[in-house]
Amino acid sequence: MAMIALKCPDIQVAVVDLNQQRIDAWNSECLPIYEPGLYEVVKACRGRNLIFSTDCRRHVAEADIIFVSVNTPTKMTGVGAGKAADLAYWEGAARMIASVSTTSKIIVEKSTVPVKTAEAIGKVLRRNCADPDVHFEILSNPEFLAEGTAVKDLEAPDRVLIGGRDTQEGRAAVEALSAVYEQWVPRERVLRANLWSAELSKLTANAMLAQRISSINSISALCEATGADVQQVAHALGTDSRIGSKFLNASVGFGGSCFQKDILNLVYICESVGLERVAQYWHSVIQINDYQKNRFVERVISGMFNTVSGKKIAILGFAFKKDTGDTRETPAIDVCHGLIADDACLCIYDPQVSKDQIYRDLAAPKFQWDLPMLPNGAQVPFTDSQIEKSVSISSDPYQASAGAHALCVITEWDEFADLDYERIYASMSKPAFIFDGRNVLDHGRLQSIGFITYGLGKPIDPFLRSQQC
Ligand SMILES: NC(=O)c1ccc[n+]([C@@H]2O[C@H](COP(=O)([O-])OP(=O)(O)OC[C@H]3O[C@@H](n4cnc5c(N)ncnc54)[C@H](O)[C@@H]3O)[C@@H](O)[C@H]2O)c1
Ligand SMILES: O=c1ccn([C@@H]2O[C@H](COP(=O)(O)OP(=O)(O)O[C@H]3O[C@H](CO)[C@@H](O)[C@H](O)[C@H]3O)[C@@H](O)[C@H]2O)c(=O)[nH]1
Repeated sequence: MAMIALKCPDIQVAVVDLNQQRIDAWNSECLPIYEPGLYEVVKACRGRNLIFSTDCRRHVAEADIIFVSVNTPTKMTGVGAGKAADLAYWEGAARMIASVSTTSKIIVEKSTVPVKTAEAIGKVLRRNCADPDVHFEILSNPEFLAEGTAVKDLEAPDRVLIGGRDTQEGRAAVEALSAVYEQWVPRERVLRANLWSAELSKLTANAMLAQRISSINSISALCEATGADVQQVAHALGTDSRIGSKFLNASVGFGGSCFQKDILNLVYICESVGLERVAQYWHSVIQINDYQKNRFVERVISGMFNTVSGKKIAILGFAFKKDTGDTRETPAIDVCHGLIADDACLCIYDPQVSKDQIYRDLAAPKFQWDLPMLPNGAQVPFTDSQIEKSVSISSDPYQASAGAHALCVITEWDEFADLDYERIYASMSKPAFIFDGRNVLDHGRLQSIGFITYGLGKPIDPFLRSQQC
Protein backbone atom coordinates (compact mmCIF):
# COMPACT_ATOMS: atom_id res chain seq x y z
CA MET A 1 0.00 0.00 0.00
CA ALA A 2 2.94 2.30 0.68
CA MET A 3 4.23 1.61 -2.83
CA ILE A 4 0.83 2.47 -4.31
CA ALA A 5 0.86 5.71 -2.32
CA LEU A 6 4.37 6.49 -3.56
CA LYS A 7 3.65 5.80 -7.21
CA CYS A 8 0.12 7.22 -7.31
CA PRO A 9 0.14 10.58 -5.53
CA ASP A 10 -3.46 11.21 -6.60
CA ILE A 11 -4.75 8.20 -4.69
CA GLN A 12 -5.45 8.51 -0.97
CA VAL A 13 -4.31 5.32 0.79
CA ALA A 14 -5.53 4.46 4.28
CA VAL A 15 -3.97 1.40 5.93
CA VAL A 16 -6.21 0.18 8.71
CA ASP A 17 -5.61 -2.57 11.24
CA LEU A 18 -7.29 -3.67 14.46
CA ASN A 19 -3.91 -3.83 16.17
CA GLN A 20 -3.23 -0.47 17.84
CA GLN A 21 0.39 -1.31 18.62
CA ARG A 22 1.17 -2.03 14.98
CA ILE A 23 -0.57 1.12 13.75
CA ASP A 24 1.33 3.18 16.34
CA ALA A 25 4.57 1.68 15.05
CA TRP A 26 3.64 2.43 11.42
CA ASN A 27 3.12 6.05 12.52
CA SER A 28 6.51 6.18 14.27
CA GLU A 29 10.17 6.26 13.24
CA CYS A 30 10.48 2.58 14.14
CA LEU A 31 8.33 0.52 11.76
CA PRO A 32 6.95 -2.78 13.09
CA ILE A 33 8.90 -4.81 10.51
CA TYR A 34 12.47 -4.64 9.22
CA GLU A 35 12.40 -4.38 5.44
CA PRO A 36 15.23 -2.68 3.51
CA GLY A 37 14.10 0.58 1.85
CA LEU A 38 10.58 0.51 3.30
CA TYR A 39 11.05 3.31 5.80
CA GLU A 40 12.09 5.68 3.00
CA VAL A 41 8.96 4.81 1.00
CA VAL A 42 6.68 5.27 4.02
CA LYS A 43 8.37 8.52 5.01
CA ALA A 44 7.91 9.96 1.52
CA CYS A 45 4.12 9.49 1.60
CA ARG A 46 3.03 9.36 5.25
CA GLY A 47 0.81 12.32 6.03
CA ARG A 48 0.60 13.16 2.31
CA ASN A 49 -1.54 10.44 0.72
CA LEU A 50 -0.78 7.58 3.12
CA ILE A 51 -2.23 7.28 6.59
CA PHE A 52 -2.24 4.50 9.18
CA SER A 53 -5.25 4.19 11.44
CA THR A 54 -7.29 1.83 13.60
CA ASP A 55 -10.51 3.52 12.53
CA CYS A 56 -11.33 0.64 10.20
CA ARG A 57 -15.04 1.36 9.82
CA ARG A 58 -14.64 4.98 8.80
CA HIS A 59 -11.92 4.41 6.20
CA VAL A 60 -13.60 1.33 4.78
CA ALA A 61 -16.89 3.23 4.43
CA GLU A 62 -15.10 6.01 2.54
CA ALA A 63 -13.07 3.76 0.21
CA ASP A 64 -13.74 2.87 -3.44
CA ILE A 65 -11.25 0.00 -3.53
CA ILE A 66 -10.50 -2.15 -0.47
CA PHE A 67 -7.46 -4.42 -0.42
CA VAL A 68 -8.13 -7.10 2.18
CA SER A 69 -4.71 -8.23 3.38
CA VAL A 70 -5.57 -9.88 6.67
CA ASN A 71 -3.79 -13.00 7.89
CA THR A 72 -4.92 -16.40 6.61
CA PRO A 73 -2.99 -18.80 8.86
CA THR A 74 -3.28 -22.57 8.96
CA LYS A 75 -6.38 -23.62 10.89
CA MET A 76 -5.39 -24.86 14.33
CA THR A 77 -8.53 -26.60 15.49
CA GLY A 78 -11.65 -28.18 14.10
CA VAL A 79 -12.32 -29.42 10.58
CA GLY A 80 -9.16 -29.21 8.44
CA ALA A 81 -6.91 -28.40 11.44
CA GLY A 82 -3.26 -28.46 10.42
CA LYS A 83 -3.94 -27.95 6.73
CA ALA A 84 -6.87 -25.73 5.77
CA ALA A 85 -6.55 -21.95 5.72
CA ASP A 86 -8.31 -20.21 8.59
CA LEU A 87 -10.56 -17.66 6.92
CA ALA A 88 -12.03 -16.29 10.15
CA TYR A 89 -10.13 -12.99 9.82
CA TRP A 90 -11.26 -12.67 6.22
CA GLU A 91 -14.86 -13.36 7.09
CA GLY A 92 -14.68 -10.86 9.96
CA ALA A 93 -13.33 -8.21 7.61
CA ALA A 94 -16.02 -8.98 5.01
CA ARG A 95 -18.81 -8.69 7.58
CA MET A 96 -17.46 -5.35 8.75
CA ILE A 97 -17.13 -4.05 5.16
CA ALA A 98 -20.70 -5.07 4.40
CA SER A 99 -22.06 -3.46 7.54
CA VAL A 100 -20.52 -0.03 6.94
CA SER A 101 -20.84 0.23 3.15
CA THR A 102 -23.26 2.74 1.70
CA THR A 103 -21.53 2.94 -1.72
CA SER A 104 -20.45 0.23 -4.18
CA LYS A 105 -16.88 -1.01 -3.80
CA ILE A 106 -14.22 -3.13 -5.41
CA ILE A 107 -13.00 -5.73 -2.92
CA VAL A 108 -9.48 -6.97 -3.67
CA GLU A 109 -8.29 -10.28 -2.26
CA LYS A 110 -4.68 -9.44 -1.42
CA SER A 111 -4.29 -12.15 1.22
CA THR A 112 -3.37 -15.61 -0.02
CA VAL A 113 -6.62 -17.59 0.04
CA PRO A 114 -7.93 -20.98 -1.05
CA VAL A 115 -9.36 -21.22 -4.54
CA LYS A 116 -13.06 -20.28 -4.56
CA THR A 117 -12.76 -17.92 -1.58
CA ALA A 118 -14.14 -15.07 -3.66
CA GLU A 119 -17.41 -17.00 -4.00
CA ALA A 120 -17.78 -17.46 -0.25
CA ILE A 121 -16.79 -13.89 0.52
CA GLY A 122 -19.25 -12.60 -2.07
CA LYS A 123 -22.07 -14.37 -0.24
CA VAL A 124 -21.00 -12.91 3.12
CA LEU A 125 -20.80 -9.41 1.66
CA ARG A 126 -24.13 -9.52 -0.11
CA ARG A 127 -26.08 -11.04 2.78
CA ASN A 128 -24.74 -8.57 5.35
CA CYS A 129 -25.20 -5.30 3.57
CA ALA A 130 -28.46 -3.51 4.37
CA ASP A 131 -28.48 -1.41 1.18
CA PRO A 132 -29.52 -3.48 -1.87
CA ASP A 133 -28.08 -0.84 -4.24
CA VAL A 134 -24.55 -1.35 -2.93
CA HIS A 135 -22.58 -3.63 -5.29
CA PHE A 136 -19.39 -5.45 -4.32
CA GLU A 137 -17.16 -6.59 -7.16
CA ILE A 138 -14.52 -9.04 -5.94
CA LEU A 139 -11.10 -9.29 -7.57
CA SER A 140 -8.21 -11.61 -6.81
CA ASN A 141 -4.88 -9.79 -6.82
CA PRO A 142 -2.40 -12.06 -5.04
CA GLU A 143 0.85 -10.62 -3.74
CA PHE A 144 4.14 -12.12 -4.93
CA LEU A 145 6.69 -10.01 -3.03
CA ALA A 146 9.29 -11.79 -0.93
CA GLU A 147 10.38 -10.47 2.45
CA GLY A 148 13.79 -8.84 2.50
CA THR A 149 13.35 -7.67 -1.11
CA ALA A 150 9.79 -6.35 -0.84
CA VAL A 151 10.49 -2.80 -2.01
CA LYS A 152 12.49 -3.98 -5.01
CA ASP A 153 9.86 -6.60 -5.87
CA LEU A 154 7.03 -4.08 -5.67
CA GLU A 155 8.89 -1.43 -7.64
CA ALA A 156 9.54 -3.75 -10.59
CA PRO A 157 7.32 -6.82 -10.28
CA ASP A 158 7.73 -9.72 -12.73
CA ARG A 159 3.97 -9.54 -13.06
CA VAL A 160 0.83 -8.27 -11.38
CA LEU A 161 -2.00 -10.77 -11.52
CA ILE A 162 -5.62 -9.66 -11.48
CA GLY A 163 -8.49 -12.14 -11.52
CA GLY A 164 -12.05 -11.03 -12.07
CA ARG A 165 -15.44 -12.10 -13.35
CA ASP A 166 -16.07 -12.12 -17.07
CA THR A 167 -19.01 -9.73 -16.81
CA GLN A 168 -19.31 -6.05 -17.60
CA GLU A 169 -18.87 -5.11 -13.91
CA GLY A 170 -16.07 -7.62 -13.49
CA ARG A 171 -14.13 -6.36 -16.52
CA ALA A 172 -14.60 -2.73 -15.42
CA ALA A 173 -13.25 -3.54 -11.96
CA VAL A 174 -10.22 -5.33 -13.44
CA GLU A 175 -9.50 -2.26 -15.56
CA ALA A 176 -9.86 0.07 -12.57
CA LEU A 177 -7.34 -1.92 -10.54
CA SER A 178 -5.06 -2.33 -13.52
CA ALA A 179 -5.06 1.45 -13.97
CA VAL A 180 -3.63 1.80 -10.45
CA TYR A 181 -0.71 -0.53 -11.18
CA GLU A 182 -0.15 0.85 -14.66
CA GLN A 183 0.99 4.10 -13.08
CA TRP A 184 4.34 2.36 -12.69
CA VAL A 185 4.08 -1.23 -13.98
CA PRO A 186 4.20 -1.76 -17.78
CA ARG A 187 0.74 -2.79 -19.03
CA GLU A 188 2.01 -6.06 -20.51
CA ARG A 189 3.09 -7.14 -17.05
CA VAL A 190 -0.43 -6.83 -15.68
CA LEU A 191 -1.90 -10.29 -16.28
CA ARG A 192 -5.61 -10.85 -16.36
CA ALA A 193 -7.27 -14.14 -15.44
CA ASN A 194 -10.50 -15.51 -14.11
CA LEU A 195 -10.97 -15.39 -10.34
CA TRP A 196 -10.26 -19.06 -9.70
CA SER A 197 -7.13 -19.12 -11.85
CA ALA A 198 -5.71 -16.09 -10.02
CA GLU A 199 -6.42 -17.59 -6.59
CA LEU A 200 -4.93 -20.94 -7.55
CA SER A 201 -1.89 -19.38 -9.26
CA LYS A 202 -0.74 -17.87 -5.99
CA LEU A 203 -0.86 -21.16 -4.07
CA THR A 204 0.80 -22.95 -6.97
CA ALA A 205 3.57 -20.37 -7.36
CA ASN A 206 4.54 -20.82 -3.72
CA ALA A 207 4.25 -24.60 -3.94
CA MET A 208 6.51 -24.70 -7.00
CA LEU A 209 9.10 -22.37 -5.44
CA ALA A 210 9.19 -24.51 -2.31
CA GLN A 211 9.31 -27.66 -4.44
CA ARG A 212 12.52 -26.42 -6.09
CA ILE A 213 14.10 -25.94 -2.67
CA SER A 214 13.01 -29.38 -1.50
CA SER A 215 14.29 -30.85 -4.77
CA ILE A 216 17.75 -29.38 -4.40
CA ASN A 217 17.75 -30.16 -0.68
CA SER A 218 16.96 -33.80 -1.41
CA ILE A 219 19.87 -33.82 -3.87
CA SER A 220 22.12 -32.27 -1.21
CA ALA A 221 21.72 -35.49 0.80
CA LEU A 222 22.68 -37.53 -2.25
CA CYS A 223 25.69 -35.27 -2.88
CA GLU A 224 26.96 -35.94 0.63
CA ALA A 225 26.56 -39.67 0.09
CA THR A 226 28.42 -39.65 -3.24
CA GLY A 227 31.05 -36.93 -3.04
CA ALA A 228 29.26 -34.61 -5.47
CA ASP A 229 29.01 -30.91 -4.60
CA VAL A 230 25.47 -29.52 -4.55
CA GLN A 231 26.61 -26.03 -5.56
CA GLN A 232 28.31 -27.42 -8.66
CA VAL A 233 25.23 -29.50 -9.44
CA ALA A 234 22.93 -26.48 -8.94
CA HIS A 235 25.14 -24.38 -11.20
CA ALA A 236 25.09 -27.02 -13.92
CA LEU A 237 21.31 -27.32 -13.65
CA GLY A 238 20.74 -23.59 -13.47
CA THR A 239 22.57 -22.82 -16.70
CA ASP A 240 19.90 -24.80 -18.56
CA SER A 241 17.60 -21.95 -19.51
CA ARG A 242 14.60 -24.25 -19.13
CA ILE A 243 15.48 -24.83 -15.48
CA GLY A 244 16.92 -21.40 -14.56
CA SER A 245 19.32 -20.59 -11.75
CA LYS A 246 17.06 -19.09 -9.07
CA PHE A 247 15.84 -20.90 -5.97
CA LEU A 248 18.42 -23.65 -6.22
CA ASN A 249 20.35 -22.84 -3.04
CA ALA A 250 20.48 -25.89 -0.82
CA SER A 251 19.66 -24.86 2.72
CA VAL A 252 18.82 -26.07 6.17
CA GLY A 253 15.20 -25.80 5.03
CA PHE A 254 12.77 -23.19 3.85
CA GLY A 255 10.90 -21.10 6.39
CA GLY A 256 8.68 -18.05 6.38
CA SER A 257 5.01 -17.52 6.95
CA CYS A 258 3.93 -18.56 3.46
CA PHE A 259 5.44 -21.71 1.96
CA GLN A 260 4.37 -24.30 4.51
CA LYS A 261 1.00 -22.67 5.13
CA ASP A 262 0.19 -22.38 1.45
CA ILE A 263 1.29 -25.91 0.55
CA LEU A 264 -0.77 -27.34 3.42
CA ASN A 265 -3.68 -25.36 2.09
CA LEU A 266 -3.11 -26.76 -1.41
CA VAL A 267 -2.90 -30.27 0.02
CA TYR A 268 -6.18 -29.74 1.85
CA ILE A 269 -7.91 -28.46 -1.28
CA CYS A 270 -6.68 -31.48 -3.28
CA GLU A 271 -7.93 -33.85 -0.57
CA SER A 272 -11.27 -32.04 -0.44
CA VAL A 273 -11.85 -32.69 -4.14
CA GLY A 274 -10.68 -36.30 -3.90
CA LEU A 275 -7.22 -35.88 -5.46
CA GLU A 276 -5.36 -37.92 -2.86
CA ARG A 277 -2.31 -38.65 -5.05
CA VAL A 278 -1.90 -34.99 -5.96
CA ALA A 279 -2.20 -34.08 -2.28
CA GLN A 280 0.52 -36.60 -1.37
CA TYR A 281 2.81 -35.23 -4.07
CA TRP A 282 2.69 -31.68 -2.68
CA HIS A 283 2.82 -32.85 0.91
CA SER A 284 6.15 -34.51 0.18
CA VAL A 285 7.64 -31.04 -0.37
CA ILE A 286 7.03 -30.32 3.32
CA GLN A 287 8.20 -33.76 4.37
CA ILE A 288 11.55 -33.23 2.63
CA ASN A 289 11.81 -29.85 4.34
CA ASP A 290 11.34 -31.47 7.74
CA TYR A 291 13.81 -34.20 6.74
CA GLN A 292 16.41 -31.56 5.82
CA LYS A 293 16.15 -29.72 9.14
CA ASN A 294 16.37 -33.01 10.96
CA ARG A 295 19.31 -34.17 8.84
CA PHE A 296 21.20 -31.00 9.71
CA VAL A 297 20.69 -31.60 13.44
CA GLU A 298 21.86 -35.19 13.03
CA ARG A 299 24.99 -34.02 11.22
CA VAL A 300 25.83 -31.64 14.06
CA ILE A 301 25.32 -34.27 16.73
CA SER A 302 27.03 -37.15 14.94
CA GLY A 303 29.93 -34.91 13.88
CA MET A 304 30.56 -33.85 17.46
CA PHE A 305 31.17 -37.42 18.65
CA ASN A 306 27.48 -38.29 18.89
CA THR A 307 26.68 -35.90 21.68
CA VAL A 308 26.30 -32.18 22.18
CA SER A 309 25.31 -32.57 25.81
CA GLY A 310 26.68 -29.65 27.82
CA LYS A 311 28.51 -28.26 24.77
CA LYS A 312 28.16 -24.62 23.80
CA ILE A 313 26.91 -24.14 20.25
CA ALA A 314 26.70 -20.69 18.69
CA ILE A 315 23.70 -20.24 16.40
CA LEU A 316 24.39 -17.57 13.80
CA GLY A 317 21.09 -16.26 12.48
CA PHE A 318 17.54 -16.90 13.64
CA ALA A 319 15.41 -15.12 11.00
CA PHE A 320 13.95 -17.33 8.24
CA LYS A 321 16.13 -15.57 5.64
CA LYS A 322 18.48 -12.60 5.50
CA ASP A 323 17.32 -8.98 5.47
CA THR A 324 14.25 -9.62 7.58
CA GLY A 325 13.52 -9.82 11.28
CA ASP A 326 10.67 -12.27 10.61
CA THR A 327 10.96 -15.60 12.38
CA ARG A 328 7.70 -17.25 11.36
CA GLU A 329 8.39 -20.94 10.56
CA THR A 330 12.13 -20.25 10.59
CA PRO A 331 14.16 -23.48 10.37
CA ALA A 332 16.15 -22.09 13.32
CA ILE A 333 13.31 -23.07 15.66
CA ASP A 334 13.42 -26.76 14.71
CA VAL A 335 17.23 -26.87 14.61
CA CYS A 336 17.44 -25.28 18.07
CA HIS A 337 14.80 -27.67 19.42
CA GLY A 338 16.74 -30.64 18.04
CA LEU A 339 19.96 -29.47 19.69
CA ILE A 340 18.28 -28.57 22.98
CA ALA A 341 16.75 -32.05 23.01
CA ASP A 342 20.32 -33.39 23.01
CA ASP A 343 21.10 -31.07 25.93
CA ALA A 344 23.21 -28.50 24.08
CA CYS A 345 23.80 -24.99 25.46
CA LEU A 346 22.91 -22.58 22.68
CA CYS A 347 24.02 -18.98 22.28
CA ILE A 348 22.04 -17.28 19.52
CA TYR A 349 23.00 -14.19 17.55
CA ASP A 350 20.83 -12.51 14.91
CA PRO A 351 21.27 -8.89 13.82
CA GLN A 352 17.51 -8.22 13.52
CA VAL A 353 15.67 -10.57 15.85
CA SER A 354 15.09 -9.49 19.44
CA LYS A 355 15.88 -11.59 22.47
CA ASP A 356 12.20 -11.67 23.50
CA GLN A 357 11.15 -12.87 20.07
CA ILE A 358 13.65 -15.75 20.11
CA TYR A 359 12.52 -16.91 23.57
CA ARG A 360 8.87 -16.60 22.52
CA ASP A 361 9.49 -18.67 19.38
CA LEU A 362 11.41 -21.40 21.13
CA ALA A 363 8.89 -21.73 23.95
CA ALA A 364 5.78 -21.43 21.77
CA PRO A 365 3.61 -24.53 21.72
CA LYS A 366 3.77 -26.48 18.50
CA PHE A 367 0.79 -28.28 17.11
CA GLN A 368 0.89 -32.00 16.65
CA TRP A 369 0.75 -31.60 12.88
CA ASP A 370 3.71 -29.25 12.93
CA LEU A 371 6.09 -31.33 15.00
CA PRO A 372 9.27 -32.24 13.16
CA MET A 373 10.71 -35.67 13.86
CA LEU A 374 13.48 -34.95 16.32
CA PRO A 375 16.39 -37.32 15.82
CA ASN A 376 16.30 -38.55 19.38
CA GLY A 377 12.54 -38.83 19.54
CA ALA A 378 12.41 -35.97 22.04
CA GLN A 379 9.15 -34.22 22.66
CA VAL A 380 8.56 -30.59 21.94
CA PRO A 381 7.40 -28.13 23.12
CA PHE A 382 9.90 -27.42 25.82
CA THR A 383 8.95 -25.52 28.93
CA ASP A 384 9.96 -21.89 29.38
CA SER A 385 12.44 -22.91 32.07
CA GLN A 386 14.03 -25.55 29.79
CA ILE A 387 14.49 -22.92 27.10
CA GLU A 388 15.88 -20.36 29.53
CA LYS A 389 18.31 -22.92 30.94
CA SER A 390 19.55 -24.03 27.51
CA VAL A 391 19.54 -20.80 25.53
CA SER A 392 21.30 -17.47 25.84
CA ILE A 393 21.14 -14.60 23.37
CA SER A 394 24.03 -12.41 22.35
CA SER A 395 24.14 -9.15 20.45
CA ASP A 396 27.66 -9.88 19.23
CA PRO A 397 28.74 -12.83 17.04
CA TYR A 398 32.21 -12.94 18.63
CA GLN A 399 30.76 -13.14 22.11
CA ALA A 400 28.30 -15.82 20.94
CA SER A 401 31.20 -17.88 19.56
CA ALA A 402 33.62 -17.49 22.48
CA GLY A 403 34.17 -20.84 24.16
CA ALA A 404 31.79 -22.59 21.74
CA HIS A 405 32.47 -26.09 20.44
CA ALA A 406 30.63 -25.36 17.21
CA LEU A 407 29.05 -22.62 15.11
CA CYS A 408 25.87 -23.30 13.14
CA VAL A 409 25.00 -20.85 10.36
CA ILE A 410 21.23 -20.89 10.02
CA THR A 411 20.53 -17.58 8.23
CA GLU A 412 22.56 -16.31 5.28
CA TRP A 413 23.17 -12.79 6.64
CA ASP A 414 25.89 -11.14 4.49
CA GLU A 415 27.89 -10.16 7.58
CA PHE A 416 28.59 -13.82 8.43
CA ALA A 417 30.90 -14.18 5.41
CA ASP A 418 33.00 -11.25 6.64
CA LEU A 419 33.55 -12.19 10.28
CA ASP A 420 37.12 -12.49 11.58
CA TYR A 421 37.28 -16.29 11.68
CA GLU A 422 40.89 -16.38 12.95
CA ARG A 423 39.69 -14.49 16.02
CA ILE A 424 36.66 -16.74 16.36
CA TYR A 425 38.78 -19.90 16.01
CA ALA A 426 41.19 -18.70 18.69
CA SER A 427 38.29 -18.19 21.12
CA MET A 428 36.62 -21.57 20.58
CA SER A 429 37.01 -25.01 22.18
CA LYS A 430 38.89 -27.49 19.98
CA PRO A 431 38.23 -29.21 17.74
CA ALA A 432 36.26 -26.22 16.47
CA PHE A 433 33.36 -27.09 14.15
CA ILE A 434 31.39 -24.97 11.70
CA PHE A 435 28.14 -26.34 10.33
CA ASP A 436 27.12 -24.10 7.47
CA GLY A 437 23.40 -24.52 6.85
CA ARG A 438 23.45 -22.00 3.99
CA ASN A 439 26.80 -22.62 2.26
CA VAL A 440 27.72 -18.96 2.59
CA LEU A 441 31.18 -19.32 4.12
CA ASP A 442 34.53 -19.98 2.44
CA HIS A 443 35.06 -23.53 3.66
CA GLY A 444 38.58 -23.86 2.20
CA ARG A 445 39.75 -20.81 4.13
CA LEU A 446 38.07 -22.01 7.32
CA GLN A 447 39.76 -25.40 7.00
CA SER A 448 43.13 -23.71 6.58
CA ILE A 449 42.50 -21.84 9.83
CA GLY A 450 41.84 -25.18 11.53
CA PHE A 451 38.06 -25.51 11.56
CA ILE A 452 36.29 -28.80 10.86
CA THR A 453 33.65 -27.68 8.38
CA TYR A 454 30.39 -29.09 7.15
CA GLY A 455 28.38 -27.58 4.28
CA LEU A 456 25.03 -28.97 3.23
CA GLY A 457 25.53 -31.08 0.11
CA LYS A 458 29.31 -30.49 0.06
CA PRO A 459 31.91 -33.26 0.10
CA ILE A 460 32.22 -34.42 3.69
CA ASP A 461 35.30 -33.37 5.68
CA PRO A 462 37.34 -36.57 6.35
CA PHE A 463 37.24 -35.76 10.09
CA LEU A 464 33.42 -35.81 10.02
CA ARG A 465 33.25 -38.85 7.78
CA SER A 466 35.08 -40.86 10.36
CA GLN A 467 32.57 -39.69 12.99
CA GLN A 468 29.48 -40.92 11.18
CA CYS A 469 27.35 -43.32 13.05
N1 LIG B 1 4.23 -11.64 4.51
C1 LIG B 1 4.43 -11.70 3.20
O1 LIG B 1 5.53 -11.48 2.70
C2 LIG B 1 3.28 -12.04 2.28
C3 LIG B 1 3.51 -12.03 0.89
C4 LIG B 1 2.45 -12.39 0.03
C5 LIG B 1 1.20 -12.70 0.55
N2 LIG B 1 1.03 -12.68 1.92
C6 LIG B 1 -0.31 -13.00 2.42
O2 LIG B 1 -0.86 -11.79 2.98
C7 LIG B 1 -1.69 -12.08 4.11
C8 LIG B 1 -1.21 -11.30 5.32
O3 LIG B 1 0.11 -11.71 5.61
P1 LIG B 1 0.99 -10.93 6.70
O4 LIG B 1 2.32 -11.59 6.74
O5 LIG B 1 0.93 -9.46 6.45
O6 LIG B 1 0.14 -11.27 8.03
P2 LIG B 1 0.19 -10.55 9.45
O7 LIG B 1 -0.40 -11.51 10.41
O8 LIG B 1 1.56 -10.02 9.69
O9 LIG B 1 -0.77 -9.29 9.30
C9 LIG B 1 -2.16 -9.37 9.17
C10 LIG B 1 -2.80 -8.16 9.87
O10 LIG B 1 -4.21 -8.19 9.65
C11 LIG B 1 -4.82 -7.63 10.79
N3 LIG B 1 -6.24 -7.99 10.83
C12 LIG B 1 -6.80 -9.21 11.01
N4 LIG B 1 -8.14 -9.15 10.92
C13 LIG B 1 -8.45 -7.85 10.68
C14 LIG B 1 -9.66 -7.14 10.47
N5 LIG B 1 -10.84 -7.76 10.47
N6 LIG B 1 -9.60 -5.81 10.26
C15 LIG B 1 -8.41 -5.16 10.24
N7 LIG B 1 -7.23 -5.78 10.42
C16 LIG B 1 -7.24 -7.10 10.62
C17 LIG B 1 -4.03 -8.19 11.95
O11 LIG B 1 -4.19 -7.39 13.10
C18 LIG B 1 -2.59 -8.13 11.38
O12 LIG B 1 -1.92 -6.95 11.75
C19 LIG B 1 -1.64 -13.62 4.26
O13 LIG B 1 -2.73 -14.17 3.57
C20 LIG B 1 -0.34 -13.99 3.57
O14 LIG B 1 -0.37 -15.31 3.10
C21 LIG B 1 2.03 -12.35 2.77
O1 LIG C 1 17.24 -21.12 -3.13
C1 LIG C 1 16.61 -20.91 -2.08
C2 LIG C 1 15.68 -19.85 -1.95
C3 LIG C 1 15.00 -19.67 -0.74
N1 LIG C 1 15.24 -20.49 0.30
C4 LIG C 1 14.49 -20.32 1.56
O2 LIG C 1 13.10 -20.31 1.28
C5 LIG C 1 12.41 -19.52 2.25
C6 LIG C 1 11.49 -18.52 1.57
O3 LIG C 1 12.26 -17.56 0.89
P1 LIG C 1 11.61 -16.47 -0.08
O4 LIG C 1 10.69 -17.12 -1.01
O5 LIG C 1 12.73 -15.70 -0.68
O6 LIG C 1 10.86 -15.51 0.95
P2 LIG C 1 9.31 -15.30 1.31
O7 LIG C 1 9.18 -13.94 1.88
O8 LIG C 1 8.82 -16.46 2.11
O9 LIG C 1 8.55 -15.26 -0.13
C7 LIG C 1 7.76 -16.35 -0.61
O10 LIG C 1 6.46 -16.30 -0.04
C8 LIG C 1 5.76 -15.05 -0.29
C9 LIG C 1 4.46 -15.11 0.48
O11 LIG C 1 3.48 -15.84 -0.18
C10 LIG C 1 5.56 -14.89 -1.80
O12 LIG C 1 4.87 -13.69 -2.06
C11 LIG C 1 6.92 -14.90 -2.50
O13 LIG C 1 6.74 -14.83 -3.91
C12 LIG C 1 7.67 -16.18 -2.13
O14 LIG C 1 8.98 -16.15 -2.69
C13 LIG C 1 13.50 -18.87 3.10
O15 LIG C 1 13.65 -19.60 4.30
C14 LIG C 1 14.74 -18.99 2.24
O16 LIG C 1 15.92 -19.03 3.00
C15 LIG C 1 16.15 -21.55 0.19
O17 LIG C 1 16.35 -22.31 1.12
N2 LIG C 1 16.81 -21.72 -1.00
